[in-house]
Amino acid sequence: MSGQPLPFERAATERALTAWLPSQRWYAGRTRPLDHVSVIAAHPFGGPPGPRRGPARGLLLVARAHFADAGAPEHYQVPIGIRPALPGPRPQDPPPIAVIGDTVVHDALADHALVRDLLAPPAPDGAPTPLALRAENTTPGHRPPAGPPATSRLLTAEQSNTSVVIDDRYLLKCFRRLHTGPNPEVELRRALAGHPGPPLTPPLHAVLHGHLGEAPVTYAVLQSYLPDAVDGWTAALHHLRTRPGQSFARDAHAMGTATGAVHTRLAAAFGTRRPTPGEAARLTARLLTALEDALRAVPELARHETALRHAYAQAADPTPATTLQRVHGDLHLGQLVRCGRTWQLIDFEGEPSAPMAERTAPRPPLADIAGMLRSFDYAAHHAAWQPGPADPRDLRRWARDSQHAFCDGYALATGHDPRDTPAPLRAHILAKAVYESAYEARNRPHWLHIPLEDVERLLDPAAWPPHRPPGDDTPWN
Ligand SMILES: Nc1ncnc2c1ncn2[C@@H]1O[C@H](COP(=O)(O)OP(=O)(O)O)[C@@H](O)[C@H]1O
Ligand SMILES: O=P(O)(O)O[C@H]1O[C@H](CO)[C@@H](O[C@H]2O[C@H](CO)[C@@H](O)[C@H](O)[C@H]2O)[C@H](O)[C@H]1O
Repeated sequence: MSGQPLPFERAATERALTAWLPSQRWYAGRTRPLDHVSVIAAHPFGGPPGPRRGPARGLLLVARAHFADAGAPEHYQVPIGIRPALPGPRPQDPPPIAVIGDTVVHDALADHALVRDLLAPPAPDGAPTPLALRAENTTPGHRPPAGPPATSRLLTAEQSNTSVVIDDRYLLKCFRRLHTGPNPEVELRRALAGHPGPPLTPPLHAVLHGHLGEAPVTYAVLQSYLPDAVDGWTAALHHLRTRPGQSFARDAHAMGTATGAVHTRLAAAFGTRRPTPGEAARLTARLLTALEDALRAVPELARHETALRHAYAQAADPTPATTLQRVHGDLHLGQLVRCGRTWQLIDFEGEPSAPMAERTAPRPPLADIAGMLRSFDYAAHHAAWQPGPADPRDLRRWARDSQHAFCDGYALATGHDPRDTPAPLRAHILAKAVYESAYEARNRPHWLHIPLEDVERLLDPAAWPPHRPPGDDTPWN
């Protein structure tokens, strides 16, 4: 950073961020002992603060989280607004992050005037703006908006990042944790653009680049906002609530074909290859490292450790489904959105807690398939938990029916039926349930029972493979 004094109360802001960051849903350092947060870059944007009720001033902060475990620090994007602290706050004021002296610091992404300033095109005099909207790496034919946005609102869904709906037309997704190097969301979505059939993912209009030190970093992407989109998790829960006992197979089948089409396209764009013995060993080692991590977070898993290690040994068994290729990396019902009659995939960043090198490494497509099959179980479990007369056997049948329909759709799109390779499929499903156990223990402990009960059930030899009982036909036609 330059020797210029920062135009804000640096030490007080760093103390405030040290308290605030860990409570954010998108904060990834939850498993590590946070020591303190420092601000390593502060790019001003927007006008100077007004006299009394003037506009807030914006600062795009890059916050570095330092940990007491001596491991690598993490970096976060924190655009803030600084406004005068006034008696009697106005209802439209964004909620404060902190009050520092006679100023209030708030999240700039919740403040329309600041979102507009943040997205301002570079000034004609060449003065730098913190985030320059750039059209490179975007979907051909889709360009950034020409003028400043008229409206913006924060999406309130629980997220790993922060998204803002702009003019009800665009969705600005700001990556909170910053990683240097290529961003999989940009790489993969660009590869999926221009698909001749129905769209596989919403188009990208702009990518917002910056730097972390000398290294390039993607700060945000601007994509088409699909106003009527319903995500798969919401659709599944709604279906279970409003149409109990009825099949979800038509949607599950369409999700399978969409996933298969994405895999086919990614394979064409980035290639596929048989894992070498070294890569197969690394794949299994990766699952085992995740198991060790989960064992630290979820002591209840310890009694399954031997059985899990045994199952994982088959994760890389050579089959078409364990051929390596770029995949979504964290596929679940919430990562598909229904738009009209088609399903599109979103959020290609991979598992938020995994190192970036792992997220961008080729993996077996079974990893995504397992994520989806787990998600139908999640939805059924969640429904079992709600008040109402649902019979747990009907919910299990709903999940199984949806899982088969998803596999049928996937097989139709790719020619590969994941059920033909039950041992590696089971290994990936178990690995996902173990990952989920750690995720829930850290983020939503009251949900931990969902993946834990499934680990237990899936390890029961009688439960695998999950055959469709006679007469249990899938009526999606
Ligand atoms: N293009 C879009 N149009 C409409 N809604 C979207 C779009 N992309 C994402 N969403 C909604 O925003 C939520 C979060 O998006 P996602 O990309 O998964 O963010 P995160 O990385 O923060 O988890 C999704 O669950 C979905 O409901
Ligand atoms: O969407 P993210 O990339 O942030 O993914 C993380 O959070 C998900 C929850 O929001 C989590 O998904 C798990 O819960 C879902 C229901 O909320 C369920 O549909 C998924 O099957 C289940 O894995 C995901 O694992 C995590 O990486």
